[in-house]
Amino acid sequence: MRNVFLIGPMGAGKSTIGRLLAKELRYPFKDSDREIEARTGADIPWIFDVEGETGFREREEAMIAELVQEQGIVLATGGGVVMREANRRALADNGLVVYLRTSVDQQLQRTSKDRQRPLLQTADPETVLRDLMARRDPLYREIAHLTIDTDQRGPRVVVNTIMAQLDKELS
Ligand SMILES: Nc1ncnc2c1ncn2[C@@H]1O[C@H](COP(=O)(O)OP(=O)(O)O)[C@@H](O)[C@H]1O
Ligand SMILES: O=C(O)C1=C[C@@H](OP(=O)(O)O)[C@@H](O)[C@H](O)C1
Ligand SMILES: [Mg+2]
Repeated sequence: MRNVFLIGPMGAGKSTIGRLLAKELRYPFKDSDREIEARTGADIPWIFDVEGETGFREREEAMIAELVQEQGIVLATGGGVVMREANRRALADNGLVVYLRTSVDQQLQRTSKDRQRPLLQTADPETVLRDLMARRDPLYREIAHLTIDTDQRGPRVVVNTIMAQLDKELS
């Protein structure tokens, strides 16, 4: 069974849609951030605080290398997973990669109340998100097998759109 890997920026809905999609497909759902937290015994803000972003990226790369060995899972990745080439290769070679696209305006709305994203705990999250998008969007596109725009679609509709495309891809 083929894996389905969700990529895209913070607030694109990878974690939310991944859970719903997994139910629909009857695949186990994994969220790489939650797996990293379980393995570390600490949450993402703590890891950034104590080990820095580089420490987090090391843990993330090790976790992705492990998770792509699974068969038939839905995996929600973290928004920065594409920054490392090893991760891009691991995802592209071991499953169907779905890029959930969204605008910076939507990202801001969807992430504003959540304190769990260390990169956005700044006075000017909009500038951070625009800068990350400029650097990461080409990398998301590079490995995506499917791209779905999530700005005008609620989570349920995004799932249905992915399911319709998956039927084509997996048949
Ligand atoms: N398509 C969507 N439309 C509206 N809100 C959404 C959509 N997808 C996710 N959300 C909301 O945005 C927030 C961030 O979603 P999340 O799944 O954590 O994103 P990610 O894992 O990509 O960072 C959550 O509150 C979620 O309910
Ligand atoms: O974009 C990023 O670099 C990050 C995104 C987060 O995941 P979500 O995309 O699920 O918010 C999480 O991995 C960490 O805070 C770093
Ligand atoms: Mg997430």
